[in-house]
Amino acid sequence: QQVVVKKNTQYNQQLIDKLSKPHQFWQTQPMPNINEMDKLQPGPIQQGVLAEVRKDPLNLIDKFEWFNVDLRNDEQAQQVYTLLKENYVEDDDNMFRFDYSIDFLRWALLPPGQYADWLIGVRVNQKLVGFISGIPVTLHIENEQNKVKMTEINFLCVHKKIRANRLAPVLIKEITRRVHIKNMWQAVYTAGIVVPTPISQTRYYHRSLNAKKLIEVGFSSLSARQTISRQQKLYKLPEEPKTPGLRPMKKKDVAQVTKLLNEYLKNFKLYFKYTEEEVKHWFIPRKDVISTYVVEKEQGVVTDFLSFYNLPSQVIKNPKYTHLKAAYSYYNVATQTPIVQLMYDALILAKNEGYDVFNALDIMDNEKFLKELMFCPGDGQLNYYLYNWKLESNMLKPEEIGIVLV
Ligand SMILES: CNCCCN(C)c1ncc(F)c(N2CC(C(=O)NCc3cnc4ccccn34)C2)n1
Repeated sequence: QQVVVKKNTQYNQQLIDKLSKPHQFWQTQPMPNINEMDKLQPGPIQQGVLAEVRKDPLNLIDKFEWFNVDLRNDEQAQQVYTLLKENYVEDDDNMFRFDYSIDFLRWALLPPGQYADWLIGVRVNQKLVGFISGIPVTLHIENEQNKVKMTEINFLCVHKKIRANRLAPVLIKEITRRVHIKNMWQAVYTAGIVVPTPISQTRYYHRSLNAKKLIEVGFSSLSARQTISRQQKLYKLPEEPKTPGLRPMKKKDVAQVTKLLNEYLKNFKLYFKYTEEEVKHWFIPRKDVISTYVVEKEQGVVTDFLSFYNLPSQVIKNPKYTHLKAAYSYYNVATQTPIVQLMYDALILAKNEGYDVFNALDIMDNEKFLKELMFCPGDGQLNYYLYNWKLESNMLKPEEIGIVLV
């Protein structure tokens, strides 16, 4: 009885702390808060000093230990896969949970220039219970001058059974330390939740490809006047794409795709500049991970390309389906083909690859095709964050965002 009481009071105290001092951790971080907005100069908020960076890892509660994950090792990749599959992001109604595959994680987390100690695990007697990842990027912020080497943070995950141990802030502090050691002082990340202080709030849109299944898994719902067969007719797509010369991207296209992409991304206030090696990594098709198609005109000239990545969701409780197959719009550049036609072909290609839904954020030029191609706004909001950087403008509009985080 005594133990139960103690546990409850401890838990209640944590709850009181949480509610009384929201974002207790984030108030300690270099993120502009509301009233500082107008005072801070654009650029780094805190000047980092390399000599002052702690050289040893942060302390962990006993029995917990740090562990650098080698994703090339099948066993370790399997451990990260299982931790995420069972404990990563769910929708608000706990009906779906992301199921990032091992091949996808290797694509997302082993780009050119990756550091061995930026894939951080926490283990308790050999079992992985926590994870956070960083990859090196050079982010262009608001104008050509600001080319900032930094880290892109993703996949922060703590096992459901050990939440409320305040492990997440320790994971964030530890990866921050390891990034500082590399003399980098900024980070970019996204989250479905709002913590201090988003630089942009974007929205997910969904285009039904398999209307019947989306209704059966509870992703979509029917209003009074709608029927399943009406929905199927409404969202029906042609068998084949329309654009002549549309074909899967190959290695020989890398140089032209790199030029098209870098030229296009200059239109935005937040974007990466890609080397050919990076385009090879991020865009060459990988089965069940990334699909990229180019439009090749006469004499092998590539004028447009489209790309989408594969992120299935586990359907947590459904008698008929275990997964929702979702394609997510990645980067699309239309210089000669109308963007609506290019993306209509993307829907057809995704449908033919077996996807149930095609998701896109309202960033870049996506607004130009979302309505016309019958995307519906989702309940999911994705907030973009910049760590230790004050923008010139307080917030960026979604259409000013030129980066997609997977
Ligand atoms: C850096 N990573 C961003 C990409 C995916 N991230 C983490 C994400 N963050 C918040 C969201 F709102 C979200 N949405 C995709 C939309 C959607 O499809 N919502 C229904 C649904 C189906 N399956 C799931 C699984 C989890 C959450 C919602 N789900 C909303 N995606």
